[in-house]
Amino acid sequence: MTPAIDTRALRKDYGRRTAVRDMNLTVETGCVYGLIGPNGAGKTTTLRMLLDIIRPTSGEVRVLGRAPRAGGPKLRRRIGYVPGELRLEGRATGRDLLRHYAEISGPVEPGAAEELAERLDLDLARQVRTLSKGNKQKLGLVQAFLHRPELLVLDEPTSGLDPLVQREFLQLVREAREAGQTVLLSSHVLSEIQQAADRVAVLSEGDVVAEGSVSELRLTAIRHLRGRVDAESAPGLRSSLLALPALREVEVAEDGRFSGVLDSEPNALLKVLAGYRVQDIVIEEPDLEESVLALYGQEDDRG
Ligand SMILES: Nc1ncnc2c1ncn2[C@@H]1O[C@H](COP(=O)(O)OP(=O)(O)OP(=O)(O)O)[C@@H](O)[C@H]1O
Repeated sequence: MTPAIDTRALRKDYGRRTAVRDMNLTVETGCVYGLIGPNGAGKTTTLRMLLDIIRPTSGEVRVLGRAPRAGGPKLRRRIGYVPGELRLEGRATGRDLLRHYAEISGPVEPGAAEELAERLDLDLARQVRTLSKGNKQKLGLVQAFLHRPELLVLDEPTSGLDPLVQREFLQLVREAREAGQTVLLSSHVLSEIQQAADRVAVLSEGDVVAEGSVSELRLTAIRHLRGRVDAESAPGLRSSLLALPALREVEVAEDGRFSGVLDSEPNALLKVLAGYRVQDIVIEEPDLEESVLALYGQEDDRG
């Protein structure tokens, strides 16, 4: 089967700055694919090239089997797109705007706009210029999903959405996959990609530094740990924690507060902690930048 997206040595230079460097990316049809990376990594630039909003400096792109430039409006109709920064102005209501989109990209099932809006808790009767950032984002999502496109390209789709709406969005993504649609989404939030995506490419400064299935990449490898045991336990805990090979930067204060950086799953650590009176413990989601750097480190070790 032709991949939904295929790029070969895709590159975009802005003057002397390279935003995307010779990217080879294949997104198979029917998969949810995450592009993840810190700000400025090249995610938006990549997505814009796929949609023919900007032209690559060099390399090749195929989207749904076509070159975006040659595909024109016919190809565009097969794609739902949410840009990172959605500018919506004017007196039109959300409903007016969606009607307009539906005419361009249709056909749209009757009631589809209302159903999506309700799921995302969006009021379609309001003028778009009066909508908050989050509500504009919701309208962008409704617009992209409305005509059930074969491919959804979503740039930071959950920015500005509250957690409940984010959850509903993730559900929409799952349903899209079940319906055979392909989804490419970018994010700088690791947990979102982990919940939504089958595969992921990690971008850093225009390079794909890692690519694979979400479980393969073990992106959660780094976790920050902090907590507190009673003060009498502090010396014993210190030696137990120092003996754990997967725990770095161990610090245990005299009052029983402790912290460290965990490089693997927390099982061994939890076994150790079970022997103490733990008053408090927090294991934090890894920082994306740190995870990317860790991946870089692994690459270096191999090379
Ligand atoms: N029109 C432009 N002119 C010059 N440089 C640009 C332009 N657009 C993007 N860049 C640069 O290209 C690099 C990649 O930007 P891009 O917006 O693709 O990153 P991103 O991963 O989407 O990050 P963000 O989440 O901050 O948008 C950045 O260094 C950015 O400053």
